[in-house]
Amino acid sequence: MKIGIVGTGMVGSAAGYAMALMGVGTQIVLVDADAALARAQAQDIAHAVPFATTVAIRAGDYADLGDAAVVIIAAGVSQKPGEDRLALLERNVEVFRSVIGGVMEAAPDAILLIATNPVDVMTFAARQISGLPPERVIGSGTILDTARLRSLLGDHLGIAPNSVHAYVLGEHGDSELAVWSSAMAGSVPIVSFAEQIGRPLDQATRTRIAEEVRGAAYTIIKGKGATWYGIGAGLARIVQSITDDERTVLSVSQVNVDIEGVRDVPLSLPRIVGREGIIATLMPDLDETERAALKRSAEVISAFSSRLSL
Ligand SMILES: NC(=O)C1=CN([C@@H]2O[C@H](COP(=O)(O)OP(=O)(O)OC[C@H]3O[C@@H](n4cnc5c(N)ncnc54)[C@H](O)[C@@H]3O)[C@@H](O)[C@H]2O)C=CC1
Ligand SMILES: CC(=O)C(=O)O
Repeated sequence: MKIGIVGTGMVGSAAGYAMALMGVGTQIVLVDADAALARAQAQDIAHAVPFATTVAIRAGDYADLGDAAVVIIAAGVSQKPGEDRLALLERNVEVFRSVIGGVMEAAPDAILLIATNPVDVMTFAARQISGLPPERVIGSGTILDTARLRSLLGDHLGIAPNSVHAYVLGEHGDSELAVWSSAMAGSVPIVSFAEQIGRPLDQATRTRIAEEVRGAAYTIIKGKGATWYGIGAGLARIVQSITDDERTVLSVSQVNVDIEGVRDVPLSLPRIVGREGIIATLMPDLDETERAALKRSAEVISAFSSRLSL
Protein backbone atom coordinates (compact mmCIF):
# COMPACT_ATOMS: atom_id res chain seq x y z
CA MET A 1 0.00 0.00 0.00
CA LYS A 2 1.37 3.42 -0.98
CA ILE A 3 1.62 6.27 1.54
CA GLY A 4 2.47 9.83 0.50
CA ILE A 5 4.04 12.55 2.63
CA VAL A 6 3.94 16.17 1.45
CA GLY A 7 6.31 18.36 3.47
CA THR A 8 9.47 16.47 4.37
CA GLY A 9 11.00 18.73 7.00
CA MET A 10 11.28 17.58 10.61
CA VAL A 11 7.71 16.28 10.98
CA GLY A 12 7.26 14.69 7.56
CA SER A 13 10.65 12.96 7.68
CA ALA A 14 10.06 11.73 11.26
CA ALA A 15 6.74 10.22 10.13
CA GLY A 16 8.48 8.55 7.19
CA TYR A 17 11.21 7.20 9.46
CA ALA A 18 8.68 5.85 11.99
CA MET A 19 6.64 4.18 9.23
CA ALA A 20 9.76 2.67 7.67
CA LEU A 21 10.84 1.16 11.02
CA MET A 22 7.32 0.04 11.97
CA GLY A 23 6.64 -1.48 8.53
CA VAL A 24 3.60 0.70 7.84
CA GLY A 25 2.60 0.53 4.16
CA THR A 26 4.78 -0.99 1.46
CA GLN A 27 5.87 2.19 -0.39
CA ILE A 28 6.41 5.72 0.92
CA VAL A 29 6.68 8.68 -1.48
CA LEU A 30 8.15 11.97 -0.18
CA VAL A 31 7.16 15.26 -1.86
CA ASP A 32 8.46 18.72 -0.93
CA ALA A 33 8.73 22.13 -2.57
CA ASP A 34 12.45 21.62 -1.90
CA ALA A 35 12.97 18.56 -4.12
CA ALA A 36 16.60 18.15 -3.04
CA LEU A 37 15.47 17.94 0.60
CA ALA A 38 12.88 15.25 -0.23
CA ARG A 39 15.53 13.25 -2.12
CA ALA A 40 18.01 13.50 0.77
CA GLN A 41 15.40 12.50 3.36
CA ALA A 42 14.32 9.50 1.26
CA GLN A 43 17.94 8.36 0.88
CA ASP A 44 18.68 8.75 4.57
CA ILE A 45 15.52 6.88 5.68
CA ALA A 46 16.13 4.15 3.06
CA HIS A 47 19.46 3.46 4.77
CA ALA A 48 17.60 2.60 8.00
CA VAL A 49 15.24 0.14 6.31
CA PRO A 50 17.68 -2.82 6.02
CA PHE A 51 17.85 -2.88 9.83
CA ALA A 52 14.11 -3.23 10.23
CA THR A 53 11.64 -3.86 7.39
CA THR A 54 11.27 -3.96 3.61
CA VAL A 55 9.36 -0.69 3.06
CA ALA A 56 10.39 1.08 -0.17
CA ILE A 57 10.91 4.83 0.24
CA ARG A 58 11.62 7.37 -2.50
CA ALA A 59 11.19 11.03 -3.37
CA GLY A 60 8.75 12.07 -6.06
CA ASP A 61 6.36 14.73 -7.22
CA TYR A 62 2.59 14.96 -6.98
CA ALA A 63 2.05 12.60 -9.94
CA ASP A 64 3.88 9.88 -7.95
CA LEU A 65 1.17 10.00 -5.28
CA GLY A 66 -1.29 8.25 -7.64
CA ASP A 67 -3.04 5.31 -5.88
CA ALA A 68 -1.81 6.40 -2.44
CA ALA A 69 -4.12 5.10 0.31
CA VAL A 70 -3.14 7.90 2.69
CA VAL A 71 -1.32 11.20 2.15
CA ILE A 72 0.18 12.91 5.20
CA ILE A 73 0.38 16.71 4.89
CA ALA A 74 3.18 18.25 6.99
CA ALA A 75 4.02 21.16 4.66
CA GLY A 76 4.20 24.70 5.94
CA VAL A 77 5.79 26.85 8.59
CA SER A 78 6.23 25.90 12.24
CA GLN A 79 6.29 27.87 15.50
CA LYS A 80 9.20 30.00 16.61
CA PRO A 81 9.96 29.95 20.36
CA GLY A 82 7.07 31.62 22.22
CA GLU A 83 4.73 31.68 19.19
CA ASP A 84 1.40 29.82 19.46
CA ARG A 85 0.04 27.48 16.79
CA LEU A 86 -2.84 29.74 15.71
CA ALA A 87 -0.31 32.42 14.68
CA LEU A 88 0.68 30.16 11.74
CA LEU A 89 -2.80 30.05 10.22
CA GLU A 90 -2.65 32.54 7.36
CA ARG A 91 0.76 31.41 6.11
CA ASN A 92 -0.21 27.74 6.18
CA VAL A 93 -3.61 28.25 4.53
CA GLU A 94 -1.68 29.80 1.63
CA VAL A 95 0.51 26.67 1.47
CA PHE A 96 -2.59 24.41 1.54
CA ARG A 97 -4.18 26.15 -1.45
CA SER A 98 -1.53 24.62 -3.73
CA VAL A 99 -0.71 21.45 -1.77
CA ILE A 100 -4.25 20.09 -1.36
CA GLY A 101 -5.05 20.77 -5.03
CA GLY A 102 -1.90 18.90 -6.10
CA VAL A 103 -2.71 15.90 -3.91
CA MET A 104 -6.36 15.71 -5.00
CA GLU A 105 -5.44 15.78 -8.67
CA ALA A 106 -3.00 12.88 -8.26
CA ALA A 107 -4.73 10.84 -5.56
CA PRO A 108 -8.44 11.69 -5.37
CA ASP A 109 -9.21 8.51 -3.40
CA ALA A 110 -6.56 9.03 -0.71
CA ILE A 111 -7.39 9.73 2.90
CA LEU A 112 -5.77 13.03 3.94
CA LEU A 113 -3.94 13.06 7.27
CA ILE A 114 -3.16 16.62 8.34
CA ALA A 115 -0.26 17.49 10.67
CA THR A 116 0.39 21.14 9.74
CA ASN A 117 -0.49 23.60 12.52
CA PRO A 118 -2.82 24.94 13.69
CA VAL A 119 -3.88 21.38 12.95
CA ASP A 120 -7.60 21.64 13.73
CA VAL A 121 -8.17 24.73 11.60
CA MET A 122 -5.91 23.28 8.87
CA THR A 123 -8.07 20.11 8.90
CA PHE A 124 -11.10 22.35 8.34
CA ALA A 125 -9.26 24.13 5.48
CA ALA A 126 -8.20 20.82 3.89
CA ARG A 127 -11.76 19.56 4.00
CA GLN A 128 -13.08 22.77 2.39
CA ILE A 129 -10.43 22.82 -0.33
CA SER A 130 -10.60 19.07 -1.12
CA GLY A 131 -14.39 18.69 -0.92
CA LEU A 132 -13.82 15.24 0.66
CA PRO A 133 -16.26 13.92 3.26
CA PRO A 134 -15.18 14.73 6.84
CA GLU A 135 -14.34 11.12 7.72
CA ARG A 136 -11.61 11.12 5.01
CA VAL A 137 -9.85 14.29 6.22
CA ILE A 138 -8.23 13.44 9.54
CA GLY A 139 -6.21 15.84 11.68
CA SER A 140 -3.56 14.37 13.98
CA GLY A 141 -5.30 16.55 16.57
CA THR A 142 -4.60 15.58 20.15
CA ILE A 143 -3.01 12.19 19.43
CA LEU A 144 0.29 13.73 20.55
CA ASP A 145 -1.16 15.46 23.64
CA THR A 146 -2.82 12.17 24.63
CA ALA A 147 0.55 10.40 24.30
CA ARG A 148 2.18 13.12 26.42
CA LEU A 149 -0.53 12.73 29.08
CA ARG A 150 -0.15 8.94 29.11
CA SER A 151 3.62 9.23 29.36
CA LEU A 152 3.45 11.62 32.35
CA LEU A 153 0.74 9.55 34.07
CA GLY A 154 2.72 6.36 33.47
CA ASP A 155 5.73 8.00 35.16
CA HIS A 156 3.64 9.28 38.06
CA LEU A 157 1.93 5.93 38.68
CA GLY A 158 4.99 3.79 37.92
CA ILE A 159 3.15 1.83 35.20
CA ALA A 160 3.49 1.38 31.44
CA PRO A 161 1.93 4.30 29.53
CA ASN A 162 -0.09 1.85 27.45
CA SER A 163 -1.92 0.78 30.63
CA VAL A 164 -3.15 4.37 30.98
CA HIS A 165 -6.47 4.97 29.21
CA ALA A 166 -6.83 8.73 29.32
CA TYR A 167 -7.41 11.32 26.61
CA VAL A 168 -6.70 14.94 25.83
CA LEU A 169 -9.59 16.30 23.75
CA GLY A 170 -10.58 19.54 22.00
CA GLU A 171 -7.99 21.74 20.32
CA HIS A 172 -4.40 20.63 19.71
CA GLY A 173 -3.42 23.87 21.35
CA ASP A 174 -3.79 26.04 24.39
CA SER A 175 -7.53 25.38 24.94
CA GLU A 176 -7.17 21.56 25.02
CA LEU A 177 -8.56 19.60 27.97
CA ALA A 178 -7.33 16.51 29.79
CA VAL A 179 -10.34 14.35 30.66
CA TRP A 180 -9.96 13.01 34.19
CA SER A 181 -13.53 11.89 34.93
CA SER A 182 -13.35 8.82 32.67
CA ALA A 183 -9.58 8.17 32.82
CA MET A 184 -8.59 4.62 33.78
CA ALA A 185 -5.41 2.76 34.68
CA GLY A 186 -5.96 -0.84 33.65
CA SER A 187 -9.66 -1.20 34.38
CA VAL A 188 -9.61 0.95 37.53
CA PRO A 189 -10.65 4.63 37.61
CA ILE A 190 -7.33 6.44 37.63
CA VAL A 191 -7.75 8.48 40.82
CA SER A 192 -8.69 5.34 42.76
CA PHE A 193 -5.79 3.42 41.17
CA ALA A 194 -3.41 6.20 42.25
CA GLU A 195 -4.72 6.12 45.82
CA GLN A 196 -4.49 2.32 46.02
CA ILE A 197 -0.81 2.29 45.04
CA GLY A 198 0.06 5.25 47.26
CA ARG A 199 0.78 7.78 44.48
CA PRO A 200 -2.24 10.07 44.77
CA LEU A 201 -3.50 12.16 41.89
CA ASP A 202 -4.84 15.09 43.87
CA GLN A 203 -6.14 18.23 42.16
CA ALA A 204 -2.78 20.00 42.33
CA THR A 205 -1.00 17.03 40.74
CA ARG A 206 -3.63 16.75 38.00
CA THR A 207 -3.32 20.47 37.24
CA ARG A 208 0.47 20.21 37.12
CA ILE A 209 0.36 17.25 34.72
CA ALA A 210 -2.25 18.91 32.44
CA GLU A 211 -0.13 22.08 32.34
CA GLU A 212 2.97 20.08 31.49
CA VAL A 213 1.11 18.48 28.59
CA ARG A 214 -0.22 21.85 27.39
CA GLY A 215 3.25 23.40 27.61
CA ALA A 216 5.23 20.48 26.14
CA ALA A 217 5.54 21.93 22.62
CA TYR A 218 6.69 25.31 23.99
CA THR A 219 9.29 23.64 26.22
CA ILE A 220 10.65 21.41 23.45
CA ILE A 221 10.70 24.22 20.86
CA LYS A 222 12.64 26.38 23.30
CA GLY A 223 15.16 23.58 23.78
CA LYS A 224 15.63 22.29 20.22
CA GLY A 225 13.71 24.54 17.83
CA ALA A 226 10.89 22.15 16.88
CA THR A 227 9.17 18.89 17.85
CA TRP A 228 9.19 15.83 15.59
CA TYR A 229 9.68 12.40 17.18
CA GLY A 230 6.38 12.29 19.08
CA ILE A 231 4.26 13.49 16.18
CA GLY A 232 6.20 11.33 13.72
CA ALA A 233 5.30 8.21 15.72
CA GLY A 234 1.71 9.43 16.19
CA LEU A 235 1.24 9.93 12.44
CA ALA A 236 2.68 6.47 11.75
CA ARG A 237 0.26 4.99 14.29
CA ILE A 238 -2.75 6.66 12.63
CA VAL A 239 -1.65 5.46 9.18
CA GLN A 240 -1.17 1.93 10.55
CA SER A 241 -4.69 1.91 11.93
CA ILE A 242 -5.97 2.90 8.47
CA THR A 243 -3.87 0.56 6.32
CA ASP A 244 -4.44 -2.45 8.61
CA ASP A 245 -8.11 -1.56 9.13
CA GLU A 246 -7.40 -1.89 12.85
CA ARG A 247 -10.32 0.17 14.11
CA THR A 248 -8.18 1.47 16.96
CA VAL A 249 -9.68 4.24 19.10
CA LEU A 250 -7.48 7.33 18.73
CA SER A 251 -7.96 10.98 19.69
CA VAL A 252 -7.87 12.65 16.29
CA SER A 253 -9.46 15.71 14.75
CA GLN A 254 -12.36 15.90 12.32
CA VAL A 255 -14.91 18.54 11.40
CA ASN A 256 -17.88 17.89 13.72
CA VAL A 257 -21.45 18.85 12.94
CA ASP A 258 -22.05 20.20 16.45
CA ILE A 259 -20.06 20.38 19.68
CA GLU A 260 -22.01 21.82 22.61
CA GLY A 261 -23.92 24.13 20.24
CA VAL A 262 -20.85 25.15 18.18
CA ARG A 263 -21.44 24.05 14.58
CA ASP A 264 -18.98 22.79 11.92
CA VAL A 265 -16.03 22.85 14.25
CA PRO A 266 -12.87 20.73 13.86
CA LEU A 267 -11.51 19.23 17.09
CA SER A 268 -10.43 15.96 18.65
CA LEU A 269 -12.62 13.33 20.26
CA PRO A 270 -11.96 9.59 20.61
CA ARG A 271 -12.66 8.08 17.18
CA ILE A 272 -12.52 4.63 15.61
CA VAL A 273 -9.97 4.74 12.77
CA GLY A 274 -9.91 2.13 9.99
CA ARG A 275 -9.62 1.57 6.25
CA GLU A 276 -12.36 4.07 5.38
CA GLY A 277 -10.94 6.76 7.66
CA ILE A 278 -12.95 7.75 10.71
CA ILE A 279 -15.60 5.09 11.19
CA ALA A 280 -17.25 6.43 14.35
CA THR A 281 -16.87 9.13 17.00
CA LEU A 282 -17.36 8.57 20.71
CA MET A 283 -18.44 11.27 23.14
CA PRO A 284 -17.07 10.32 26.56
CA ASP A 285 -19.07 10.97 29.72
CA LEU A 286 -17.76 14.39 30.71
CA ASP A 287 -18.40 16.13 34.01
CA GLU A 288 -19.75 19.68 34.01
CA THR A 289 -16.32 21.35 34.12
CA GLU A 290 -15.05 19.21 31.25
CA ARG A 291 -18.14 19.91 29.13
CA ALA A 292 -17.64 23.63 29.65
CA ALA A 293 -13.96 23.29 28.73
CA LEU A 294 -14.83 21.36 25.55
CA LYS A 295 -17.32 24.05 24.59
CA ARG A 296 -14.72 26.75 25.23
CA SER A 297 -12.19 24.89 23.09
CA ALA A 298 -14.77 24.55 20.27
CA GLU A 299 -15.43 28.29 20.47
CA VAL A 300 -11.71 29.14 20.29
CA ILE A 301 -11.25 27.01 17.16
CA SER A 302 -14.49 28.17 15.55
CA ALA A 303 -13.45 31.82 15.93
CA PHE A 304 -10.63 31.00 13.45
CA SER A 305 -12.21 28.33 11.21
CA SER A 306 -15.51 30.14 10.66
CA ARG A 307 -13.79 33.24 9.27
CA LEU A 308 -11.65 31.38 6.72
CA SER A 309 -12.56 32.26 3.18
CA LEU A 310 -11.39 29.42 0.96
N1 LIG B 1 0.19 18.22 14.56
C1 LIG B 1 1.18 18.20 15.44
O1 LIG B 1 1.05 17.63 16.53
C2 LIG B 1 2.45 18.88 15.08
C3 LIG B 1 2.48 19.70 14.01
N2 LIG B 1 3.61 20.35 13.66
C4 LIG B 1 3.51 21.23 12.50
O2 LIG B 1 3.97 20.55 11.32
C5 LIG B 1 4.36 21.53 10.35
C6 LIG B 1 5.74 21.18 9.81
O3 LIG B 1 6.69 21.34 10.84
P1 LIG B 1 8.25 20.99 10.59
O4 LIG B 1 8.37 19.73 9.83
O5 LIG B 1 8.95 21.15 11.87
O6 LIG B 1 8.65 22.20 9.62
P2 LIG B 1 9.85 22.21 8.57
O7 LIG B 1 10.08 23.64 8.24
O8 LIG B 1 10.97 21.38 9.06
O9 LIG B 1 9.21 21.48 7.28
C7 LIG B 1 8.19 22.03 6.53
C8 LIG B 1 8.41 21.60 5.10
O10 LIG B 1 7.31 22.04 4.32
C9 LIG B 1 7.82 22.31 3.03
N3 LIG B 1 6.89 23.16 2.29
C10 LIG B 1 6.55 24.45 2.53
N4 LIG B 1 5.68 24.88 1.60
C11 LIG B 1 5.45 23.84 0.76
C12 LIG B 1 4.64 23.66 -0.38
N5 LIG B 1 3.87 24.65 -0.86
N6 LIG B 1 4.65 22.46 -0.99
C13 LIG B 1 5.42 21.44 -0.52
N7 LIG B 1 6.21 21.56 0.56
C14 LIG B 1 6.22 22.73 1.20
C15 LIG B 1 9.15 23.01 3.30
O11 LIG B 1 9.99 22.97 2.15
C16 LIG B 1 9.67 22.19 4.45
O12 LIG B 1 10.53 21.14 4.02
C17 LIG B 1 4.30 22.88 11.09
O13 LIG B 1 3.10 23.55 10.77
C18 LIG B 1 4.33 22.48 12.55
O14 LIG B 1 3.78 23.46 13.40
C19 LIG B 1 4.78 20.17 14.34
C20 LIG B 1 4.82 19.31 15.41
C21 LIG B 1 3.65 18.63 15.91
C1 LIG C 1 4.50 21.72 17.66
C2 LIG C 1 3.34 21.00 18.17
O1 LIG C 1 2.23 21.21 17.74
C3 LIG C 1 3.54 20.06 19.23
O2 LIG C 1 4.64 19.55 19.44
O3 LIG C 1 2.57 19.80 19.96
